[in-house]
Amino acid sequence: MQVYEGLAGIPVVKSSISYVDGENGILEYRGIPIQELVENSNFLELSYLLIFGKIPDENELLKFELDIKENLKYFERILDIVKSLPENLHPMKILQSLVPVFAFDDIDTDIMKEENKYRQTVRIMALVPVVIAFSKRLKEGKEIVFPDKNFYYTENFLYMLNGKSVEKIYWQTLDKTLILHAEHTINASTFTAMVVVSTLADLYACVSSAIGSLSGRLHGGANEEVYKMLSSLPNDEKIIREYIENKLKNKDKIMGFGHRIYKTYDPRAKIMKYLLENLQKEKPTPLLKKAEIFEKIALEYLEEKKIYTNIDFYSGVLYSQMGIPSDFFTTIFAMARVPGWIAHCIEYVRNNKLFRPTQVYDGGHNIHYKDIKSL
Ligand SMILES: CC(=O)SCCNC(=O)CCNC(=O)[C@H](O)C(C)(C)COP(=O)(O)OP(=O)(O)OC[C@H]1O[C@@H](n2cnc3c(N)ncnc32)[C@H](O)[C@@H]1OP(=O)(O)O
Ligand SMILES: O=C([O-])CC(=O)C(=O)O
Repeated sequence: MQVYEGLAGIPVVKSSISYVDGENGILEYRGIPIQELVENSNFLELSYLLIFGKIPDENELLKFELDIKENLKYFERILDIVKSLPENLHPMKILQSLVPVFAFDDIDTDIMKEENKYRQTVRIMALVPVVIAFSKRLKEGKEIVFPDKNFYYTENFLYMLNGKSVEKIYWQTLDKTLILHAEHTINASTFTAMVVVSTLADLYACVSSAIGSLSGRLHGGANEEVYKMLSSLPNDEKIIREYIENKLKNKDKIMGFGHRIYKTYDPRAKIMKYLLENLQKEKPTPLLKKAEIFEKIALEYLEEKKIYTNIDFYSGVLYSQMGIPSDFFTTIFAMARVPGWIAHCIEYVRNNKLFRPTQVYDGGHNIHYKDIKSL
């Protein structure tokens, strides 16, 4: 019997949420090209589109935003729990631990009820940014800044994170990066969420599990690794080339390159770089120059194997430009992917079938038990 390693190329679901053409570098959410969405939409509208399958009208969008804001009232409970966690816990672990707690006094979390899906959705969307911001402020020993309902979603997040309101270009750029990260068909973390929902667990359990899956360095965790790698290297072409050659000689993966689906340049990496260059006009950083040198050399070796730059390569450089510490990069990816995870869970559970693949057993049989004392 054949084994499909990593389920590569195996369709497990029919979905109308997003479409990727990996040969031609095309990505669409609900049929709309990613470039158009980044240019014209915003993260909340986009989240609605992913989850409910249509662009909201003004009233629908307003209600969605207000329902999210309403859930900010739980911030004090979040703060107490974040404070009780070990100080040096990685921010992804804090986030993963906190999401199931968002259920608070939700007695009925039955995922088959429409009202529960909605309540869980708006609560998770409201509280994920709060956990990230509070964790960062506590880690830095800085005063906690409470959410302000007068701000738009991403603006409020950067306000809580930085302790002061930020210029429009920063929160708008962040908002666009959230759109870029929001959804990507059946990637590892989305599949994780779908496996969990297929047991009819609630969205808190699904999103928490997905965060664990995203944290790995082959997936969302790559953005932090890219930053560490670039920071550890000098701005010297010869040394960067040696580093890349050594990695390839040792059969190590170069972080921020390669993708299961894209066999061409990730269209999101192009937009991410464009956003970064745009931000550079305000505040230049030598890290971008180094990243460009690194990318050029890495592609000299990788391109012939159809391995290209992925979304995680430039995202960390951009987030560091916004003053976000590298151990928080993947939490921002998680915050962005929440609507994608939820959209897939809601879509899947509609025609639910428990995920339960099989295996090819290659162990022994009739091996008799030996008491430990007889060994
Ligand atoms: C949001 C995201 O999750 S995007 C991905 C983020 N992850 C990273 O950037 C980590 C680095 N990249 C990788 O590890 C891989 O490209 C993955 C895991 C993303 C996808 O990989 P897969 O589709 O499973 O391919 P696999 O790992 O089997 O690699 C196939 C071949 O390409 C090589 N390869 C793939 N990616 C890389 C890389 N980044 N650096 C060097 N070689 C690579 C492998 O060594 C392998 O070579 P071989 O056939 O000679 O043994
Ligand atoms: O699709 C994948 O395999 C990885 C992913 O989540 C992305 O690229 O956004």
